[in-house]
Amino acid sequence: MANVLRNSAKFGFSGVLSQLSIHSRHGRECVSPCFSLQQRNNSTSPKIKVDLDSSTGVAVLRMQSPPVNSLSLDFLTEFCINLEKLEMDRSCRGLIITSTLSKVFSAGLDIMEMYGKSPERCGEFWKAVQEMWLKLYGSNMATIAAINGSSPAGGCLMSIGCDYRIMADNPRYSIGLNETQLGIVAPFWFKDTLVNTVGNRAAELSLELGLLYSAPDALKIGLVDQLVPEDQVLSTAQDTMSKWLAVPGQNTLSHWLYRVRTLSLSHTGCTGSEHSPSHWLYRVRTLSLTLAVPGQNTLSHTGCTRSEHSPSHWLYRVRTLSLTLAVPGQNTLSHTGCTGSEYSPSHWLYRVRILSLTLAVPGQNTLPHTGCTGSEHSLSHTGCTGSEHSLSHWLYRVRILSLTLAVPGQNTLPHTGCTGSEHSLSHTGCTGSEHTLPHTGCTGSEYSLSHWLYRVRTLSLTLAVPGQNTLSQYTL
Ligand SMILES: CC/C=C\C/C=C\C/C=C\CC/C=C/CC(=O)SCCNC(=O)CCNC(=O)[C@H](O)C(C)(C)COP(=O)(O)OP(=O)(O)OC[C@H]1O[C@@H](n2cnc3c(N)ncnc32)[C@H](O)[C@@H]1OP(=O)(O)O
Repeated sequence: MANVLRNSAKFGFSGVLSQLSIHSRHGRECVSPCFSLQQRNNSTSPKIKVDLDSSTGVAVLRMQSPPVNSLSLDFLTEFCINLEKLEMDRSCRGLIITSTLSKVFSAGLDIMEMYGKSPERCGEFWKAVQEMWLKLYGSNMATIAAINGSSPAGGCLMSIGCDYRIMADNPRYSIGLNETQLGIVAPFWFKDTLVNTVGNRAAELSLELGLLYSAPDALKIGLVDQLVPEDQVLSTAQDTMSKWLAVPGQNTLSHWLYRVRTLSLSHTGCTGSEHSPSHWLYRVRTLSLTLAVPGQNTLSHTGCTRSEHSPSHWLYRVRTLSLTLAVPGQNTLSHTGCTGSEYSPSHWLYRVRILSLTLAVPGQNTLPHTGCTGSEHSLSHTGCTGSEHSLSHWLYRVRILSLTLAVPGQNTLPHTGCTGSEHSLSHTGCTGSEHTLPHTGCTGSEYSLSHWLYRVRTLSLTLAVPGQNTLSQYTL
């Protein structure tokens, strides 16, 4: 198995998968190594242990699945069940996640879950991975990762899903989203979470190169928040947690308003197990727009049922406000916190969005294009053809175009509003008939995953196609 992991870098992950699915490393039918691993995964001993201190309201969740706390379906299921229980328990306000194993926090996704499995099983597994992230990143509890060992890939995701990270100051331990080094892809929500943690540039470098950081380097880029001697990781986490819980209104304002940006989009409206990524992420986008309608932000819109979820209510309205403020000459508060019936939500909402895009064109932000008031301003004008729409026209169309292109199997020119020969490279990177998915500018062998996936932001939208986002579709 160790060889398998090492070889994955050499052959690329898919190569490894196909090798594994048929043969062992010696070229024979894969029987014993798989079997032994299977046995390990099927172990009935609990993979998670939770201790809730009712006097402090802090739970410590210990991962105890040897040899490396890999995130198998069983592990993830148990993890999620425990998380859900704690979430429902109002006496629990803080959660610390740590490992009972020496040297390893979590090795990330269980690689053996990702080959030779039925599509149904893959779907189930992948859904569990997402659930873990959604539940953790969207938790109402303050969360701290007490990282007392290496934490690559999915282990890193779990860590950055928490509000705060304390890592053992041990030079042998590393952390990072190293998927690229394995020839696989860190999904865009891994990326988003990383970006939200370390910022754009560090995330780009990190993902493109598949970097694993030593503890001091992780601290330097902000991937972890604090290094402490190994034997103090848990106690420091407990001390730190008490500070988090001392913040007035914790689990409401500061936790929600200042942290969960990406997730807040994705979480609204979720009610259950149907959390398929595309479905939710896509709907969330739409939903969050809807939520931004002034005067209509009621809790029930967000899918939140707890009364403390008022911050999200404000969050959305604030977002609207900032969009609206981007309209030159029209920035009056009355536009945004508006209550009058003349403010029909869709009218403002859509115009504002479009407007803010248009405004992104240097030197061409004139009101006629943007703050236009005529009835012609319906959504359909985004494919506008008038010659006055020069640069802004293109920029805008390009954005639409790139969105459209992100729809697998649906990337035809008519969708983009383009009419023909003007499809030059400058628009999208596409040059013509190669308008297929790998085509968001790619023409061939340079289509290396990390290069495209992590730099071409638009491309990540590909995954947001409703009903079409199964990882297996792309990667298996
Ligand atoms: C199915 C879903 C549908 C589609 C998905 C398809 C494709 C996927 C597409 C996208 C997914 C992208 C997301 C990926 C996120 C991930 O998390 S991928 C996992 C990446 N993980 C790693 O790279 C970690 C690799 N492991 C290590 O670096 C080291 O093991 C570690 C530093 C954690 C510990 O080192 P050490 O203490 O020296 O232990 P060993 O290396 O000797 O390992 C001990 C045994 O554990 C086995 N093992 C290690 N990692 C994993 C793992 N992730 N899954 C399963 N098993 C693992 C290792 O092989 C050893 O076993 P052995 O004793 O040889 O039997």
